[in-house]
Amino acid sequence: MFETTREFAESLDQKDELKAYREEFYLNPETIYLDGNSLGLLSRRAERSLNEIIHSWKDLAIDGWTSGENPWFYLSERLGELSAELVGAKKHEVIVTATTTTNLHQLVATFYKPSGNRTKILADELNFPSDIYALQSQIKLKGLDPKEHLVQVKSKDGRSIDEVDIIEAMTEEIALIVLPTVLYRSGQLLDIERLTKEAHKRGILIGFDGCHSVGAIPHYFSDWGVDFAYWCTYKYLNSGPGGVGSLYVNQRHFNHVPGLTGWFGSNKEKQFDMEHEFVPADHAGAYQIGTPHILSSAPLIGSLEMFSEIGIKRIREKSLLGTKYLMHLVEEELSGFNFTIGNPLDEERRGGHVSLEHHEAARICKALKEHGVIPDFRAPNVIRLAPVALYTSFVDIWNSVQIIKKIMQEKRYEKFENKRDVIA
Ligand SMILES: Cc1ncc(COP(=O)(O)O)c(C=O)c1O
Ligand SMILES: Nc1c(O)cccc1C(=O)C[C@H](N)C(=O)O
Repeated sequence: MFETTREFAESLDQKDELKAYREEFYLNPETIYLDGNSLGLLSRRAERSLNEIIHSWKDLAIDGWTSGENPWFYLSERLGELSAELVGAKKHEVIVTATTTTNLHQLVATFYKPSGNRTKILADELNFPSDIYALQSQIKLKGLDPKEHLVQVKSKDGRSIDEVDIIEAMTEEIALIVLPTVLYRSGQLLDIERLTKEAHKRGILIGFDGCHSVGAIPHYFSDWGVDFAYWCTYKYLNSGPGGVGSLYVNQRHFNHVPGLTGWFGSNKEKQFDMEHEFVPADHAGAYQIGTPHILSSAPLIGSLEMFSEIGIKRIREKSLLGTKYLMHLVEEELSGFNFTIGNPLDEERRGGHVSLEHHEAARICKALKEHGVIPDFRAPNVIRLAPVALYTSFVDIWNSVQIIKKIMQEKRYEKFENKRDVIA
């Protein structure tokens, strides 16, 4: 069991098998960074691979597409292969391309085929807004009204979605289901396998937004039979601001022509034939549209090396220990300050971050930043704190809780307005 002393935190750090990886990252010695669930930190390896790509541009110019250590023409496929293990997919089922929101548009444009009675998309009311906007616009593009054709499963407590409610909503009118793996605010991890099985029993296709789980949690998309998934790489995978997105399509769907076609989805042998008849790649690469964003893909080359060295299971183990330890300290040290832990406590249902609720959350976040702890705030009342396996130490977690305690005891948040800044 945990103890509340600093020495105990130090002993956890000593035993930590991943502690050497902290040295791989650029950490600001003045701050404790707990916002890797929003934007991951820069690693030396990501910086190196970005520099290498810049050099390939400098040295090779147009020839960089086909020569050098990482020919740009094949980079998206190569990164897809390198990320496949993180999501439990076959190598050719993943492509690293575009952004989360555009990948969702692409996948819904491909897999949403309203016909007969089955005309609706099932989502939930707590998903990230960009996903909901994309679903609404895809429904409109089919000439339908999102008010009627987008069904959003309700949350009973404003934090989590009950799988039973989702399954009940899988009616004969549902053509497609799109859900998050982990909810961005509360950190609830949905039962992806169970939901996929239930959807398929009813003849419904199902896809997942993995932004808040990929790089923190193992997935088995292929074995579970998930139809498609999409995620970003700038959170737990540390690819940098605006880093490239990724998608997975189960190989049984490789016969579909993507809803949104462009020449980078072509069979690579054919692409430069410049014919007007589109010949798609016979793998997830078909879902690419235009020229890949090489500079915002490059950091992933170095970053993913660390994930394959360590393996996602060990990353999950440390992440679970970090969130468990953090929750323990919150309970022991912050009782009496009106905090509520909003994320599920159960390991099977908990993502990579802790969701601390408080009616003064916005200004507590501001005070934390002033005292060198970087969390983020999500309206209306959530402070998200992510101990990231690769670079957050147990002493960081201990120090953060001590700083929160001081801010609460001395009411240091009172000088701020309880309103978010532009982003958090
Ligand atoms: C769950 C989720 N979906 C979608 C997005 C939007 O991603 P992007 O802006 O990269 O398209 C984000 C993050 O911004 C997110 O957290
Ligand atoms: N994508 C972001 C951005 O462009 C600016 C600031 C934050 C973000 C984020 O990723 C936010 C994040 N998806 C969230 O869970 O709130």
